[in-house]
Amino acid sequence: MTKRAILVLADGSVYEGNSFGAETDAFGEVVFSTSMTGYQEMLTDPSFAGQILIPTFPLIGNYGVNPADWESDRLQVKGFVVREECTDPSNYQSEAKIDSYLKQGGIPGIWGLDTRAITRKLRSHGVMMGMITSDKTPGQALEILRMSPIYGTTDLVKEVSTKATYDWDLEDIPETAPRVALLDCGCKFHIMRILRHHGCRVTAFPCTATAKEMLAVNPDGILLSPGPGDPELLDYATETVTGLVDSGKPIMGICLGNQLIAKAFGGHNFKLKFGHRGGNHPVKDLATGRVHITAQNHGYAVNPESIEGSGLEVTHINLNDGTVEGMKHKSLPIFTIQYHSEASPGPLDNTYLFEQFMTMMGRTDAR
Ligand SMILES: NC(=O)CC[C@H](N)C(=O)O
Repeated sequence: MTKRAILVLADGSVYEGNSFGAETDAFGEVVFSTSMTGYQEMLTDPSFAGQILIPTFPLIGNYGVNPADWESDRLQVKGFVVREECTDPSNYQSEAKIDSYLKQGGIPGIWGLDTRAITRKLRSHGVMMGMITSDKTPGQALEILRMSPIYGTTDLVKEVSTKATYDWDLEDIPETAPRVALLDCGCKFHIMRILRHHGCRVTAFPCTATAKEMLAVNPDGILLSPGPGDPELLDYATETVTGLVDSGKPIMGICLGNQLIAKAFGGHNFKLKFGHRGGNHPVKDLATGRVHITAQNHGYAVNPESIEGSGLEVTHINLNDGTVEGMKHKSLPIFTIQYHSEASPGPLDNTYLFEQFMTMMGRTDAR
């Protein structure tokens, strides 16, 4: 028999559905993503740490789950809210059902509620904390929510970052290959897969690494990874990024990496009302006028006024709300994007940015 469960939002609204996945409670910031595919990549994307995820696409689990689509070594979301859970998946790669996948990862899900209504609420009210529970009353859930830390007040990057420095798969990559030192603030595997595909040797460093430690591998370039939470909390990573900037090495910053570059140049980030999460965000490249369809997952954005006169300039804007989606430095070899050039999930249209990084490193010879 299906067990009932509820999703309670911090404003007191209650949505009733059925429990699936792990039978446990979860609280987190409730966010929605408009990506139509890629639930497994989203569930394992470290930038969703601390959040309860609602895909607006109503059919979830239809192509099952498989090891090739992991974006990190574990489930990262706190909870999963879907309209309809598929119990009969079909795909040649599928090895398990979404229900057992969530159970194994200890993550509760809830299905059968009106995800469209919740999304409309979050869009008009802004994102808020919420709780999934199958054994508490709405009143008890609200009480727990009131006592729990609010998303954005704790450092999630330290929780998801690698604890030790490691090399990404080096099989058949020669010693002479371009070296990329990657600051792992919650990196998605696909960034490292693409860099490897371009012939790079990638060394991933913990978020607490110093610039000196990273520069000791004598990298050709630096990649600043995405990651969860409020970038304004990350003074230690900003200090590292400042040291990396001072080295003059080519730097590509993705998402949180973009926000950290802004901070390293004295800029600041602010919280968006309901964030950008999905696979079809239109981004305009101000230099070419071209509009790119991009994968996104972020809740904060660079304040463009805060980087005025810093040497950074805005290169890309989001056409939905005009916010900053990319920057470059006027004289140093630094470029950043707020969206996901690696996709996973989402359109692969923007992987050309990795080629731009190879060119910046002067290593288009690699592959
Ligand atoms: N994917 C990311 O890197 C997200 C960056 C940051 N945590 C934000 O939400 O804005």
